Amino acid sequence: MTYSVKEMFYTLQGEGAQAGRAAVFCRFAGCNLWSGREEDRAQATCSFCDTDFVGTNGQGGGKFNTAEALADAVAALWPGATGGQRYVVCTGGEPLLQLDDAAIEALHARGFEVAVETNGTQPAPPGLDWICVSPKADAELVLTSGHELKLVYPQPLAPPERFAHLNFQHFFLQPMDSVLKRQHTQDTVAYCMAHPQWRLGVQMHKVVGIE
Ligand SMILES: C[S@@+](CC[C@H](N)C(=O)[O-])C[C@H]1O[C@@H](n2cnc3c(N)ncnc32)[C@H](O)[C@@H]1O
Ligand SMILES: Nc1nc2[nH]cc(C(=O)O)c2c(=O)[nH]1
Ligand code: SF4
Ligand SMILES: [Mg+2]
Repeated sequence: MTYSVKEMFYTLQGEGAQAGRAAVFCRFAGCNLWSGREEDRAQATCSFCDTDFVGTNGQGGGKFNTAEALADAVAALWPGATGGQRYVVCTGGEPLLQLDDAAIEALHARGFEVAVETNGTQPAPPGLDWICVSPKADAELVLTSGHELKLVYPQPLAPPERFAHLNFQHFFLQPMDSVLKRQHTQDTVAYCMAHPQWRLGVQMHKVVGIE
């Protein structure tokens, strides 16, 4: 299996229940809900994406012909002799279009806990250590359990009530980043105060200015 990766970098997880934790990010190229081209955005199933996931030309990106080569590239980004649990966040694009048993096994063999950020339209392979599902209004949700559900808010056709009963340990609402971010943030705060099952999730990396 050849893995297509847009970029790979070492940073802090900026979102959700693991926010603040050191992590290698592995951003797989491609998504099933948007081509990634601006001219297709308005017609896309997911139209608010804040990420460039097209191609393999980002820092640390490329085509990796084996799971071992992919995992070696991830491991090379972890700092040496530091203590702490190695952690890799597989994102994209949609990582579950590519992340398979062999890649998870190779990452585990190098001492990594393996997390995924997914839109929930694909089943998850077994063995993942952390599953974050972020449902999209116009896409069928097939992954209905995991560690955290992180809903971008507001999506008028995907109100939080649609997901509140699902089998997750954490429920986050993440304000939609757009020209209306300030309003979306205020609305998210109000929703969380009225519905304490949900927590506000601020995209910390954008606040502190890291990748
Ligand atoms: C770029 S996506 C990649 C992973 C996967 N395709 C997904 O949608 O979960 C990573 C995270 O960013 C969130 N996200 C994307 N665009 C956003 C935006 N404009 N504002 C806030 N969060 C956004 C997604 O919902 C997801 O939780
Ligand atoms: N620091 C940082 N944290 C993140 N959490 C989820 C991200 C993503 O794009 O999937 C992301 C990202 O791009 N950067
Ligand atoms: S599903 Fe994820 S990667 Fe795909 S367009 Fe939406 S936010 Fe971006
Ligand atoms: Mg991001």
